[in-house]
Amino acid sequence: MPEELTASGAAGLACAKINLTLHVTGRQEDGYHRLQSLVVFASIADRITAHPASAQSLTIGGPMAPDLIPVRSDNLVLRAADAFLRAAGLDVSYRFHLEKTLPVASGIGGGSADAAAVLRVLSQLHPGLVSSEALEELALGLGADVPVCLASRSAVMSGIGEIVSPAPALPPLGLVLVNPGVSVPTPAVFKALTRRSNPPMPDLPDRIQTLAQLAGLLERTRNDLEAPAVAVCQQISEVLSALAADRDIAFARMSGSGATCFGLCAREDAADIAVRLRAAHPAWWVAGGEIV
Ligand SMILES: C[C@](O)(CO)[C@H](O)COP(=O)(O)OP(=O)(O)OC[C@H]1O[C@@H](n2ccc(N)nc2=O)[C@H](O)[C@@H]1O
Ligand SMILES: Nc1ncnc2c1ncn2[C@@H]1O[C@H](COP(=O)(O)OP(=O)(O)OP(=O)(O)O)[C@@H](O)[C@H]1O
Repeated sequence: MPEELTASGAAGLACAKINLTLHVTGRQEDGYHRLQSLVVFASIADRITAHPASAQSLTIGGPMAPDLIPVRSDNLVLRAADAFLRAAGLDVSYRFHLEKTLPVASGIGGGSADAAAVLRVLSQLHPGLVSSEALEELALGLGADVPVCLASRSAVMSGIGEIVSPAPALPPLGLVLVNPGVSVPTPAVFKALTRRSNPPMPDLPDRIQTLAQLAGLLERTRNDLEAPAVAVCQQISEVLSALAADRDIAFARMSGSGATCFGLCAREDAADIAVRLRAAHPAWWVAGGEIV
């Protein structure tokens, strides 16, 4: 578990969510889209701590903190905490601190992962008060990506995000994440989607043995939000070209609604690839890590 109880509170990791595939197969009457997505989580993460306090509060530090300061009451950390404490019937407060590493509005679900981490941390501090079914419902109420982030393990996501099923067993994988430094709001990308009903994701095997096998399989899948995201943010094409040109990257694609793109590689190559990309593109956010 990524959570740990400390002497006076608890801490948890909020790992980046990567959509290895993202098929948009239809649109519901409420405007939300039906999706099929193979989702994995990266070692690249935000970190949240919670300590009992006389009033609820949130402080934010870390490299991406300026994008979320001044802290607003609708920050997903506070919304998730309020939702959990209300469902648990608890009249207690916490002082939260968020160490923000993941770029905001960037397709790797940073806010969703933060919300899910708060739900996990509070569940661990107050076990048995909110059932796992109720927790999943709270998660969906906070955002379509929050249910998959609650498990924070490789999964196949479907419905509008509420159906989380087991993923194929995957080999050890390294990855680099690259964002051109432009935030891309998810609603704008769905709005720019021209075809709302696209072919489904092919059936996946129970086990994928090697990086090469995974890359071959991903070639037969898509991220249907890539073209509309490029229409909103041209720099995504440059990021994808840079990733595709690296000799040690087996497969590159955009995650979620962008603009962050990922390159899959051997675990031992991720750090060197990140150094190369950072040197060539100093203005980009580049992170190397592995799939957890
Ligand atoms: C694109 C993905 O990142 C793929 O993992 C997610 O589906 C988006 O998840 P999210 O950011 O948690 O999404 P929400 O905060 O629930 O919704 C943001 C906006 O995205 C659009 N949206 C989101 C999810 C979905 N299945 N259909 C949609 O059309 C809606 O316009 C919505 O207003
Ligand atoms: N703790 C938080 N971290 C990041 N964004 C937050 C947070 N709380 C609220 N937000 C808001 O949520 C919105 C989406 O942020 P997030 O970083 O989760 O986007 P994303 O990476 O595109 O997510 P997804 O991949 O789920 O679409 C932003 O507009 C941001 O202002």
